[in-house]
Order: sequence, then C-alpha cells, then structure tokens
Amino acid sequence: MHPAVPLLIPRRAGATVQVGSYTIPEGAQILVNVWAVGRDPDTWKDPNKFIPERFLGLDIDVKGQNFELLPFGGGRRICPGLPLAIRMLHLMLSSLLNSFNWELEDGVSPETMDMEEMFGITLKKAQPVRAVPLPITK
Ligand code: HEM
Repeated sequence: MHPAVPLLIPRRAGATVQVGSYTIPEGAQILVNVWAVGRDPDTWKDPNKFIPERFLGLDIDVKGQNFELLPFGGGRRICPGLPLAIRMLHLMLSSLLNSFNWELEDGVSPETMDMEEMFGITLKKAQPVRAVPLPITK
C-alpha cells in the first residue's frame, strides 16, 4: 500500500512495443506506478484498508514475480537489498516489539492516525509516527 519507491527506477524501452492498445516507442522513458498497482480495486479488495491478514495463504509474494505487488520492483533492476531487507525487517521489528510496550504520542490511536503520504522519489509519511517505547512491567 505504501511502496518505498512508488514509481520504481525509470526504464527505457529498448525497442518499440505494443502493450494493450498503447504503442511504446523505442527510447521512451517508462515509469511503473507500483503505488497505483498496489491499490487497484480489480486486484485488491478494499485496497485502502490496512488488512495485513490479506496476504496469509496468498500465492502472491514480494520478490518481483507477481506484478500485482512490487514493493522491491522487478526484472534486472530489482532491489538488490531484497534478501537483506526481508531478513532485517523481521529481526528489527520483532526485537523492538519483544523489548518494549509501545504507545502512540499525544493520545493518537491507530484508528485516528494520519496516514497521508508525501509523494517523492521515495514515499514518506506526511506526518511522522511518534511511537513511545515503554518498559515492559512483569
Ligand atoms: C524494505 C526495504 C527496501 C525496499 C522496500 C526497497 C525497495 C527498492 C525498490 C522499489 C527499488 C527499485 C527497483 C526497481 O526499479 O525495479 C530499489 C532499488 C535499490 N535498492 Fe532497495 N529497498 C529496500 C532495501 C534495500 C537495502 C537494504 C539495500 C542495500 C543494502 C537496497 C539497495 C538498493 C539499490 C542499490 C537499488 C538500485 C538498484 C539498481 O538501480 O539496479 N535496498 N529498492
């Protein structure tokens, strides 16, 4: 839903090709809008809702083979950090969750959190998440 690089790295057509009803001339610069692909209601039910369980038991993965979901891009310019990122994300997130209790600042709740994005080469939250780590009391 919130891809880190919403338009991927620009490509250039090596030859003139026909894609559906469009002719892409040789040399044209191509931007692949994976932000829009990940929110396509023809593919994703309630695409704007945060439903991580939607991926359970799904054959679609993030490794560039399924064009419905391309957070790391695909093809010869696919993110070379993918294997590292996939390992580190689980490790870092689970360490943080395991070591602290977490609270959002200023009474913000997950339901009211501002999820607006700031568009750019990389996608950022318009308002940063301010999460407060609290000691775990037994
Ligand atoms: C969750 C973490 C990450 C995400 C979501 C991500 C996403 C992406 C995406 C979408 C691209 C463009 C791919 C394309 O155009 O097809 C990219 C390129 C790239 N990423 Fe990552 N990345 C992540 C982590 C990393 C890490 C950990 C490294 C390095 C250790 C890395 C290094 C690179 C490099 C060098 C490129 C440019 C590749 C090229 O131009 O051929 N990335 N990344």
